[in-house]
Amino acid sequence: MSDTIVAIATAPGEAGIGIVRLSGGESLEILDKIFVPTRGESIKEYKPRRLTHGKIIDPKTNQIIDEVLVTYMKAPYTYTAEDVVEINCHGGIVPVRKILELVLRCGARMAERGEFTKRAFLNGRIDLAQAEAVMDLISAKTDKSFDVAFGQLEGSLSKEVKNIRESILEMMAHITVNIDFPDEDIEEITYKELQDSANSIYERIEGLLESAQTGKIIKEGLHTVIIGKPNVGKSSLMNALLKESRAIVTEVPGTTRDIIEEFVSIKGIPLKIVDTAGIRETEDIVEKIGVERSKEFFNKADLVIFVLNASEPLTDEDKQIMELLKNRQTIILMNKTDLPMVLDEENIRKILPNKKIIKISVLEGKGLKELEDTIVEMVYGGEVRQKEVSFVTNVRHKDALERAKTSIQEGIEAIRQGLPLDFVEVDVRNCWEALGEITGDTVGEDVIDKIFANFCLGK
Ligand SMILES: Nc1nc2c(c(=O)[nH]1)N(C=O)[C@@H](CNc1ccc(C(=O)N[C@@H](CCC(=O)O)C(=O)O)cc1)CN2
Repeated sequence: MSDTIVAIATAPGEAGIGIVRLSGGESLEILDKIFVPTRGESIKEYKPRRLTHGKIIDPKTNQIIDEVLVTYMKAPYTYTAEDVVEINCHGGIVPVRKILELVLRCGARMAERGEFTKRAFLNGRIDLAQAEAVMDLISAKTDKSFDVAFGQLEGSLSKEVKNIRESILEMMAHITVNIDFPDEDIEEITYKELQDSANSIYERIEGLLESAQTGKIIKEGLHTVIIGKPNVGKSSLMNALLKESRAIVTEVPGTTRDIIEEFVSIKGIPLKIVDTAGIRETEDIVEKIGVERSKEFFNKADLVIFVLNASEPLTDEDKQIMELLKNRQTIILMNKTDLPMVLDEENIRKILPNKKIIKISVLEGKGLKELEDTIVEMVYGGEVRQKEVSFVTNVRHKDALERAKTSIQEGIEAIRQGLPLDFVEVDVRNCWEALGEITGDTVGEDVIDKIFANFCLGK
């Protein structure tokens, strides 16, 4: 039996309530040493999943630590599938820390990062993709990324991966039977049938991989850069977007002061916007792009929003910037349409044909909706695909899918060349194993440890 672990499950600080959570076979025993119930029930009478009122008392000094409510959850129907005890104490760092120390003194061990969820996985309550979804849930910044993570926690991705693996298993069984009993009167699998199965498996893997790009955007945000010469309204645009979406402002470690990076949510799609207006306006913008960091941001951007002043003709500076945008995913904004229009759309098209051009007035709030719709359209490729698609949001999953795809491609090639079935079998098995890494069926302990090491404490 594994040892009993403990951690603070709630955020530190001035919260109303704090939770200290224990998991493992000795949880109830440890609780019994430090908890005195108000009604005097014995430990055997704590009804699972019912709150019991009482006090935490230091058994050594008899000092009262806090007034609490405790819950006992009986294995195996708990978060970790082990006995779990939760102590709800007053929030604030003092009671929580004192109770934690007491529990440690009474025989529990400090939980490692993600160890509760790791135990849920090791005890078979959830698979690895579901465990990883727990982490994504906690770090989700928009409704959409939460929804996708929640879907994965509920098993949306796992189910599809399991189904594909089942089809592969059937294919492997057919192959094996034909290798082992080639002469017997068993349904002879033709290479044509194999080809069909392998193709269908390939397409389903490809389908998951296609969702990975959207998945990445939903999880990490669409890297967006707002660019344009000084005074075209970049900062106002940024502010307008921020206001609409009640942005989550994040501190980005390592970014220099003159680059502002913020999260806004456009219909659930997180946009990680870099406002180049933060770059001192006195300096030449094109030259500034040459500067290491801004160049890095610009090159990394999935989307460039290029702002022009519609009340004046194109300037050389505009044209210089436009040269940089030729091969980039770009939305062109003709801003300040509240003023008399001077800029000719045709002149923009001469330099940048085939880019989406939107007329807006940030001042009057006009055109912002069209901008948002355009961004949504670009991300979802026209049709807003909703929950039925399980987005692949995790780099590890994507990597496993890539390898599964390569293996099945090799299998298809082996079939095409009419190679012996043993060869095909190896490729198909490799594919099956790569997919198993997603659900955790075919991963080693080192990979598992690495995954949970990225979790937060107490989860
Ligand atoms: N107090 C508290 N709140 C919490 C959690 C927790 O651990 N403690 N959670 C976690 O961080 C989340 C809830 N997630 C949970 C998931 C599964 C089980 C659980 O006991 N599952 C069992 C029993 C299901 C049943 O039969 O009722 C199971 O799946 O076998 C508990 C919590 C969010 N809120």
